[in-house]
Amino acid sequence: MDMDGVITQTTEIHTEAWKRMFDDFLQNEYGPDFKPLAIEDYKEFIDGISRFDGVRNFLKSRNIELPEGLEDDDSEKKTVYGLGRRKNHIFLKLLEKRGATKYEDALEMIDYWKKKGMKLAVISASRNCKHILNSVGILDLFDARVDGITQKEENLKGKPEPDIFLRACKLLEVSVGQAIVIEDARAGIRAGKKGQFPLVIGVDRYGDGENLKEAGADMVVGNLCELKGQLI
Ligand SMILES: O=P(O)(O)OC[C@H]1O[C@@H](O)[C@H](O)[C@@H](O)[C@@H]1O
Repeated sequence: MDMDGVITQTTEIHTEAWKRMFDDFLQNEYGPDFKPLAIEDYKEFIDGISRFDGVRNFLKSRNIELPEGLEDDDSEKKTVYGLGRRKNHIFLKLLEKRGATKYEDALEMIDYWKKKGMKLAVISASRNCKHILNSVGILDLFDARVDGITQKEENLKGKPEPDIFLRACKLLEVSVGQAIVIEDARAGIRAGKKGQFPLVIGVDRYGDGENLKEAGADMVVGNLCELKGQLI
């Protein structure tokens, strides 16, 4: 299961942080007539994708070339890493102010599936995954976690590649053929399909259902409780 937008209500905070960072950057570059980051830009180029790939994807979509810079570039640097850090500063401030909340349907279904004997892994592109799960008190709920930190440490390819999901299967000691992917981001659905998971479920919290289907989702639900009695 993906975290942001499936288990925790953190998509809004990510979206706002990305928009503030990129709109500010674009305005500085192009002046008041700049074309702001739209929700479609977020969904297609950033959602579910690791922080620095998100920067790269969006810049590429606007034909903007910036130097990569260095991983420890500070947020003032006009580099891929600098912009990524800028966004993370804004994100952490917003998170501290508003706090993360859980989706109750996700919690209900996690409990339901666990009682049925299913193994559950939380997967996320986010390097803030552990911090967020901890802040809402559900860090220990899962049998495995593969997140943005794991991705960096183990040099895994990010979504839309399936590496994160495949790593989760290894940790859970299940084969791909026995596993189900639950995702709300187009990139996550694409990763599930690429990894040949037999069932890739899209979670449509914000009216992106058609696009999730187009990305390859086998089914789309608006509320995870719709899955009660369906998978096992
Ligand atoms: O910057 P972080 O916390 O490592 O998160 C990386 C990405 O994590 C994904 O889960 C979000 O959908 C993206 O918006 C975010 O950019």
